[in-house]
Formats: sequence, structure tokens, C-alpha cells
Amino acid sequence: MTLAAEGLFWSAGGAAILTDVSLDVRPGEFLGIIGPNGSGKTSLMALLSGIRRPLAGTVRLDGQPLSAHGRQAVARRIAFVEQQAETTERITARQAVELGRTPHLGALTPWSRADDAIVERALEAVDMAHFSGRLWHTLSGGERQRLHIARALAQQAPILLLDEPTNHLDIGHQIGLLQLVREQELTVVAALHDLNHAAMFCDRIAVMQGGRIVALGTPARVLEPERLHDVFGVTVEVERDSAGGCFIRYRRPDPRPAKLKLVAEAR
Ligand SMILES: Nc1ncnc2c1ncn2[C@@H]1O[C@H](COP(=O)(O)OP(=O)(O)OP(=O)(O)O)[C@@H](O)[C@H]1O
Repeated sequence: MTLAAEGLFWSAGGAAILTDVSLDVRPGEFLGIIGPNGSGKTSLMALLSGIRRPLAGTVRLDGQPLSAHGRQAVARRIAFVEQQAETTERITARQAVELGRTPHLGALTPWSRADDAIVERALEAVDMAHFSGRLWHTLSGGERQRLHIARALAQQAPILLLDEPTNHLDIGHQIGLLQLVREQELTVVAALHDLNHAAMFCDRIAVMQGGRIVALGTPARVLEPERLHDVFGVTVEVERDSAGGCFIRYRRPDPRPAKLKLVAEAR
């Protein structure tokens, strides 16, 4: 199962949001997308998932344009966890996860015990089985986020697109979730803000800046102090280990000039 973007362009409100974005996602890899706020990560994920169409360029799934696949066929192959996916429906945690089975159901394939088992496994995988009867609106942000992931796992699609999947999660669940996703051996594209998580879990990282991909490669190649300063405006040291891994240590910025202090000294 392959996913590729060629020369994507997308604009909104009269401004270019994505320009000439090309990307080959290798089967089975965990590809991270990093970049500052507004650099286009969510927009790119929306085009890769097919929920938005590019104004130029093509997203290909198994060599065919996404638009040539039916919606259900795409949903069987690509599961997408959006950044701010919410529901106002009065549903339980379990029902939210059951929605992941929708692409597999039809007149000739009604809900079965196999679907129940898949949903239960997905709930257990994200540590939410004990909350399966709870109503959605009573759940915390982190609990909802784990259910979104469970819904995507229950979809059993070979490609998983995750837009900031660790949002709202405590550090234990952040690392647990990325490890869980990694262990599924799916093809994963995940927009991530935590550069050390990207370094720990990604096979490759694409760096976005101003709607373009400005670097793409292994974490050790991409996460370089000069690039991180240029893209994020932060000063870092990158520690590298003998196994090819890397760790980013942030440096505290120099103090701002007094005239830039937001609250004048009254005392
Ligand atoms: N429908 C829209 N209309 C106008 N501008 C939009 C629209 N969607 C996105 N944008 C703009 O496009 C730019 C990229 O947005 P996008 O959400 O893709 O960035 P991002 O990298 O995911 O940011 P963040 O890290 O803050 O989630 C932003 O400046 C955003 O304001």
C-alpha cells in the first residue's frame, strides 16, 4: 500500500497554504511531519486523507489518484485522526470506536462478533476498555483523544494519518501511544510538535516551513541545530548516540530588552 503526493498546491482565503509539496510515504514507515504553527501540516494531512482536494498536483494511493478510488475504498485503506475531531452526538466511548468499523459494513456484511472483538481490542490498546460505557461529553480531552486513536485502529486501515495525536495526553500516554502506533507496523504519517518524540519514533521526518517541505530524511540528518533555528527560531544542541539516534536539548533564550517587557515595572 503506497501513498504519494506530487506537486501539491492548495490555497485558501486568497493565500497559498501549500506549494509544490511532494512526498513518497514508504510502506511500513513512520513518517513524521514537523513545522511551526501555520506551516501547513494539517492542510497537508487533509489533502493526503482525501478530505480536501488539491488545487494542483495529485495524491496517489497505490499509484492511482485518490479521486479514482471510491470513498469507502479510501476509508478501508486510510484512517485519519484529525486534530480537532469532535462530536456533539450523545454517544458512548464504545460507540465512538465502533464508528471505525463503518467502512467494512454493508448490506451483505452486517455487524458481527468479529467487529465486537476488533472494537474491544482497540479499546484495550488505548487503555480505555474500562470507560467503554461512558458518555462522550463526560470524558476528558486526553480520554477522547485516545478514543479517536482507538477508532482509527478499529478501522484496520493499513495507512494511519495522525494530526498531532499526542494532543491533550500526559507524557506517559504520549509515549505509550506513539509506541503503540509504532508496534502496529502500519504505514504512519503523523504531524508532531515534540521534536524528541519525532526523533524517537520516526523513520523519516519531513520539515515544513511556509507551506513547503524544506527537509526530508532520517531524524539524525534532519534535526540539525541550524535548521531548527531557521525553522523554529530556537537554539538547540543535538546529542547523537552511537545507534544513530538523537536527542534535542533546548537552550533558554537570552533575556529580552527591557523595553519589550509586557508589564512595566511599577515598583
Ligand atoms: N480554510 C482556511 N482559510 C484560510 N486560511 C487557512 C484555512 N485553512 C488553513 N489556513 C491557514 O493556512 C496556514 C496553515 O494552516 P495549517 O492548519 O495547515 O498549519 P499547521 O502547520 O497544521 O499549524 P498548527 O501547528 O498551528 O496546527 C495557516 O496560516 C492557517 O491560518
